[in-house]
Amino acid sequence: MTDSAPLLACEGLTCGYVVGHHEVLAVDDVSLAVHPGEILGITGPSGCGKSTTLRLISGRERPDQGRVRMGGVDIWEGARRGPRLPRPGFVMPVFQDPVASLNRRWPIWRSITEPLTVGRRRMSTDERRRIAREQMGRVGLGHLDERALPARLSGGQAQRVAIVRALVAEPSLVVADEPTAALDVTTAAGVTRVLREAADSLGIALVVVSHDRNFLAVLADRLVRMDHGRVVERTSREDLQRHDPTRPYPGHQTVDITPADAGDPDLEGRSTDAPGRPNPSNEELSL
Ligand SMILES: Nc1ncnc2c1ncn2[C@@H]1O[C@H](COP(=O)(O)OP(=O)(O)OP(=O)(O)O)[C@@H](O)[C@H]1O
Repeated sequence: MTDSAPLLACEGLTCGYVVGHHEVLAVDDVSLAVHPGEILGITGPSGCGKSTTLRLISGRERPDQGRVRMGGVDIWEGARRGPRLPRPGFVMPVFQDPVASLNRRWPIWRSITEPLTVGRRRMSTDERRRIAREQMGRVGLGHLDERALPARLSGGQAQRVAIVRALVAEPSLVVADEPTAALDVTTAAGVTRVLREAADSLGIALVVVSHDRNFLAVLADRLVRMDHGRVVERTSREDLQRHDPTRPYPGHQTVDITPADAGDPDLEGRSTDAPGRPNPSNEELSL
C-alpha cells in the first residue's frame, strides 16, 4: 500500500466565493493525497471549508488555483467544460441526507443500478433488479423489496442504498460528506462498517468529511483538520487511537503541512497497522 501511487493528489487548492462585497476564501492552499484502499477523514468546525474541499477534490467544482490529479491525470488541464475524469464513474459521492440523495419517484433497484447504465450497454429491468437485490444483500438489506420507494426506508437503510449505489459501478474513489450525521449511533456504526469494507475488500479510496472527530478516529486511516480554509493538522491513525476517545483531543502530534509533491505525509501512504479498526464480522456486510 505504501508503495502505491496516490489515486488522488491535490496541490495548492484554493477556492473563493464573492458574497455581497466580500470574498470568502473557502479553501486556502490545501494539498492532500489518498491511496487506493485508504480512508482519509477531513474534520474541522462549521464553515472551515470541508464541503468545498470535497467538491474540489471530486471534480464537482473547479479550483481557482491548484491541481487535482486523479490516477495521475490533471482533471482540469485542457478541460473546457467539465473535468476530465480517468473514466466514467471513477469518483462517486455519498451525501449527508440519504433520502434526499435518492430519486423519490424511483424504486430503489432503479437508483442502485442507474450508475451502471451511464455510457454502457442497455440492461433489462430484470437484470437491473437482480443486481440490485444482490448488492442489497451485501449490505444487510436482503430482506427489503427492491421495488420499494425511498420513502419506505429508514435513514440507515436509505444510506446503505445510497452507498451501494455509489459502489455498484466500481468507482476508484468515493467522497462522502457527513455520511452518518443523520443517523443514530447504531445505524451509523453499520454504515461505518460498510464504508470500511469498501476500502478493505474493493480497494476503493474514500475521503470522508465529518465534524465528528471520534467517528473519523474509528473509520479513517488518516485525518486532516481544517480551520479557516486551511489544513492546520494532519494526524495518523495510530496517533488518533492512542488517545482515550472519551476525552477531548488535546494537541496530538501535528505533522508538516507542506505541499503534496514535497514530501507530504499524505503521499507516503497509509499505515497497515490499524488496531482499533471496526471488525466487519457480519457476513452480510461483506462487499
Ligand atoms: N456556493 C457558495 N457561495 C458562497 N459562499 C460559500 C459557498 N460555499 C461555501 N461558501 C462559504 O465558504 C466557507 C466554507 O464553507 P463549507 O461549506 O466548505 O464549510 P464546511 O466546513 O463544510 O461547513 P459545514 O460543516 O457547516 O458544512 C463558508 O464561509 C461558506 O459560507
